[in-house]
Amino acid sequence: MNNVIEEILVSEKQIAEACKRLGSEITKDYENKDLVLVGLLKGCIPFLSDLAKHIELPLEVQYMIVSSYHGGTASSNEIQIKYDLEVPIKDRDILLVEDIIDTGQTIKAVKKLFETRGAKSIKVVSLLDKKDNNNLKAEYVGFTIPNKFVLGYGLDFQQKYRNLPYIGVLKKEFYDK
Ligand SMILES: O=P(O)(O)OC[C@H]1O[C@H](OP(=O)(O)OP(=O)(O)O)[C@H](O)[C@@H]1O
Ligand SMILES: Nc1nc2[nH]cnc2c(=O)[nH]1
Repeated sequence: MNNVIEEILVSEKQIAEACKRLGSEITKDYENKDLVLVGLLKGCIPFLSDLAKHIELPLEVQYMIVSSYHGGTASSNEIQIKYDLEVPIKDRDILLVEDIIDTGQTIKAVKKLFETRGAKSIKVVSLLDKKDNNNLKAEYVGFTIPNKFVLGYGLDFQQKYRNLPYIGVLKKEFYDK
């Protein structure tokens, strides 16, 4: 299974602690608000599932599948929506749930889209943040990590390994494969 892993960057135990900590912060901050967790598929699944158990509020869960245009049009913050929310979000309190913020393009584009849809508030919770790669300020972050390709706990390498219970760093020999 893990012959592609160089090292474990974030252990199962550390992830569980982060979900508990972030869940309790979010519970405090969103009391009496109309909280909608919006998970960006597919990477968000394990994190959203574990985090939501620690948010002691009557929240709603929605999902989206988007792909951001990296490269040439990056500065335009555009995204292609492959699967959209089932409900309007006007006047609702949106918390975007991400597994990782890398360049920040995906989150920036989704935030911009949700602003045009009239959300009351839009905040971000991400398990991981490659801080050196973006100028985004997510409100809730589990771990700031170095600029390395990571996998596990929702994050894939060539669509596999999302089921690993920890976050690992991909071995260098696989980088260009
Ligand atoms: O900050 P950025 O540079 O935009 O990168 C982060 C995005 O990339 C990954 O998704 P991906 O498009 O690989 O889809 P997946 O969740 O289905 O793996 C990750 O889940 C984030 O959504
Ligand atoms: N699996 C994976 N997906 C990403 N998307 C952006 N950065 C990463 C990363 O480090 N690993």
